[in-house]
Amino acid sequence: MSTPLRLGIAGLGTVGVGVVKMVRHQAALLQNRCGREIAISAVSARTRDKDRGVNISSYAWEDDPVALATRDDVDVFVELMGGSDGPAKAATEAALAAGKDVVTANKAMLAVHGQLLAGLAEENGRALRYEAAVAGGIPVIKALGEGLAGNEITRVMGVMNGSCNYILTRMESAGLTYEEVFDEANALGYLEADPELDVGGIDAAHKLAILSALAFGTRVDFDGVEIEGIGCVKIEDIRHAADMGYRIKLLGVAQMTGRGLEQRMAPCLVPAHSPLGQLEGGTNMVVIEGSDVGQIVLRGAGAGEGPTASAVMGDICDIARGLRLPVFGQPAATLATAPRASAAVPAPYYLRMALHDKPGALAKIATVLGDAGISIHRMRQYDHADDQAPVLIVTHKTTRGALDQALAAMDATGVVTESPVALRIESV
Ligand SMILES: NC(=O)C1=CN([C@@H]2O[C@H](COP(=O)(O)OP(=O)(O)OC[C@H]3O[C@@H](n4cnc5c(N)ncnc54)[C@H](OP(=O)(O)O)[C@@H]3O)[C@@H](O)[C@H]2O)C=CC1
Ligand SMILES: N[C@@H](CCO)C(=O)O
Repeated sequence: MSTPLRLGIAGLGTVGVGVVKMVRHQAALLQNRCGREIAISAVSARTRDKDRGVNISSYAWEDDPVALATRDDVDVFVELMGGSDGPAKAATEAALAAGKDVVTANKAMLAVHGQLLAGLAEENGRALRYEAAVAGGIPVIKALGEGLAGNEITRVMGVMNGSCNYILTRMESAGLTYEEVFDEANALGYLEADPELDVGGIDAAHKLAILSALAFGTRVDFDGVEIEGIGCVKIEDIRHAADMGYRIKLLGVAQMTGRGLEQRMAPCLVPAHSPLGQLEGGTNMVVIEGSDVGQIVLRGAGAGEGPTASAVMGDICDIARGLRLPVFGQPAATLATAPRASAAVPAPYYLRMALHDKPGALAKIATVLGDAGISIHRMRQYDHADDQAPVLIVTHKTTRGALDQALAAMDATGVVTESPVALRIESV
């Protein structure tokens, strides 16, 4: 008879409790699919006496996650505490060094210490799995690392922070300002304890850095991600973008260019009719383009108890079945250090500005753009009651450098009444 696979779970919050519940209510299915029982030996969290809505009295308790990670009766350490450093990293390292397999949902830890931990897992011949770390319930790590392993990946992009997509789509549907929806999302508990991780684009950038490593065979380079959050997005931009056939998304894009690896996480305009443009609420979407497969689109819940626990359980099942894969798709030592692309590939841009409504104002803006080598594709001026004329311009493809040159020159014309807003339009 086969031996059970014994778990030690550190972290009994949203995800940890979801995993405990799944181990219980899917026990028979898991046993059939894995060919062995999945059992929980021990658990750990910050506070022992807390009602977690699930009975954990039959599991051993450890105050210290490192002690949990190295217990003799634990085969797989399941790290669900969070945080790039501290107990999560210490316990993960201890588990690998003690010969345990590790499953984690911790994108912050992998984005910062992915290379080190991958090396440690390999040295110890153990698995380090992290499906839940990117896009919650969407099996994107499996898709990239396994199903698409025969492809050269050309581009990975997506909406990978549900909270930001909720805020942006709610602003549009309810006609509310960023500040109003931010407060609402915070009150509903949709935002991380430090909301800047969500709205500042950092959480999504962690996820993008992990996907890049897997997609391009490079070392995880979180510091190489250009990050801009959604705080700059105004309700006017959402309305104007919609008027011109676009929607604004916090979009992550990673691609290998002739100039190096480009990784960007920033609010962008995407065509409203595209799959990304139609994404509503807290849902996530990852778009992968491969040499032979073409484009594939994965969509689903990026967070929450059930979807995230589902991804963690998928990893646990693979370990129970004996599947062993390199952490980032190839041996850690062979992951390349890609040069960072100094500038993003050219793209059209959306520009919103307010101009003094006087003769020659628009001509000055057109001249500034022309001088920077930027061609205007579409332009609109809206009706207005005061001296400030709202003007929208969509450019032909240009570089961010040329655009920055034009933006600086616009300030000097004396016709713009406030700093123009510039958002990239991504072809998806
Ligand atoms: N929530 C989600 O939808 C998703 C989460 N993730 C990731 O999953 C991980 C867990 O997230 P989530 O469940 O939401 O987090 P929670 O904040 O809900 O839970 C964190 C758990 O970790 C425990 N914990 C925190 N610090 C320590 C410590 N020093 N020692 C022992 N235990 C500790 C907490 O204990 P106590 O309960 O006693 O305070 C709590 O049980 C994170 O890495 C997160 O980024 C990934 C995808 C989606
Ligand atoms: N804060 C994250 C949770 C899942 O990683 C989000 O909103 O998508």
